[in-house]
Amino acid sequence: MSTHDIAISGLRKSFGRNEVLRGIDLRIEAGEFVGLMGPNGAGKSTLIKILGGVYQRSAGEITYAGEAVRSLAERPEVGFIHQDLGLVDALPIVDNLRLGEAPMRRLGPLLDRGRERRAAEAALARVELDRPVTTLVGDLSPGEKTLVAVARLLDRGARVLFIDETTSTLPPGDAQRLIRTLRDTVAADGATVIMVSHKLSEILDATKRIVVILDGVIAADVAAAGLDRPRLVKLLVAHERPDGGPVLAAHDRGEERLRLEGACAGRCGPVDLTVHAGEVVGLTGLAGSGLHDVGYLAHGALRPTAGRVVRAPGVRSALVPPHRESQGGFAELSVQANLTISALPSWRGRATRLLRGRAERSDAHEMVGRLDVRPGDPQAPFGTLSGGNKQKVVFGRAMFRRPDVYVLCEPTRGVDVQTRETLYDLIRGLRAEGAAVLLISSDSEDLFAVCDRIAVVEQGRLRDFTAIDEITPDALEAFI
Ligand SMILES: Nc1ncnc2c1ncn2[C@@H]1O[C@H](COP(=O)(O)OP(=O)(O)OP(=O)(O)O)[C@@H](O)[C@H]1O
Repeated sequence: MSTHDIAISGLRKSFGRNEVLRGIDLRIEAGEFVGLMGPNGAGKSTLIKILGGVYQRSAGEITYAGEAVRSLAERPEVGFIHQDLGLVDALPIVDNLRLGEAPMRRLGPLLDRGRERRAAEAALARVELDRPVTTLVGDLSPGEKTLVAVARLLDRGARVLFIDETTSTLPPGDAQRLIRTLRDTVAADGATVIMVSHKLSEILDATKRIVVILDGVIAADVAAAGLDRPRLVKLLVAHERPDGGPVLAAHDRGEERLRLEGACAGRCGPVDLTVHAGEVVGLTGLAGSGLHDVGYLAHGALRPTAGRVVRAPGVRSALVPPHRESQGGFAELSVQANLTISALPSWRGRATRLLRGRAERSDAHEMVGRLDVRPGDPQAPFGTLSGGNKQKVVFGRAMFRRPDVYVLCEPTRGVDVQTRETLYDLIRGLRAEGAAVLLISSDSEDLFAVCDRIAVVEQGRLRDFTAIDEITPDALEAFI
């Protein structure tokens, strides 16, 4: 056994009566690049959190280099990158790289800032991040921040990196850059990388081996070379779609529901835009382009500082915000409360001001089933759901408002392949029912699945709209 091999056997984890990991056996050898995949709630993050010492296992064994360990976090050569990167925006890169470490000194109390800077420059060069080390982390793009987090781990001697769904929040260019860096680290330095992602092409391109977890057990462990997209989908999806593919039925759009006229706010504007009933309008762009500010403006969460946002009287809108962890829900409240909280008057009795609790419960139950939220218990605390399941609940809350206008920001972020199709079907259904949908996504797959027309946001402004059947994914990528 090599010095950095990991062996996991019979690993189990229960939360109360919910057994989430049901006997995981896995061996990872030094120098491997492994993709860890599986549906929302399958147990991927739980596995990584146990390895990282965040949760305690209920049973099983973990060995590192042949030695039994409680968790891998006790080993300095193992590093973890979670979605929260643990960086401080207000500090420069050089200080973030030293966070939690004793400062470098010359003599006695004399600090050696020069040596710290040189060490930081070398750390950034390893991940090919060409930025002065004095740059504030808050001024970096999301992808650059992730590279700083990787540089920090490598600089501290990490030889094994666990990356938990970090790419799901990155725009495609940043995600590709991160993966290139990880691949080089594996190839040139013999490091080991275990990466969780729902993005099929990313995993197929980057990794050598794909491990699929379904319902808390390893359902497949295969060489990436022998797989293509359809075969991988088959491994990930328990039930195939009966109809075999998206169809956006042609129909006439209805009357105008939302109009932005020279509207400005935050980093966007002036923006001119209309969305009609029965239409899905898509916007995409790079991080920092002001993309999501257009969504906040359209929904009314940002007030226009110039221009105007026009909705016909009585037209209501609902927002799916882009960051579900910080903006999405109330961790301590139940799934039911998170679903119904924005639409409580719909369950108020006619004659009384009391809530009709039974109706609220049964509607919440139905929505949980419709969106396949797991566990399917409306009383479970929202905070205990897996990332993708939180996303489904946030989507369900918007649907309960029965709005005329939906503003959906990154609606498929972190959801598995099957849920992605469920959400696409729901959006197509909303369009067919006459809702006006503004879909804002850095994932071009969303745009091609459900949009009638799309535009690219660049430096806060929209480039011209294009009908979706007049553009190819490659042409769109070239635009962005
Ligand atoms: N702290 C907790 N308390 C109770 N249940 C939990 C807790 N953490 C996770 N779970 C449950 O464990 C199951 C697996 O969650 P986990 O986050 O590991 O899934 P995942 O495979 O990473 O999913 P996703 O792709 O959606 O992120 C889920 O049913 C979740 O509700």
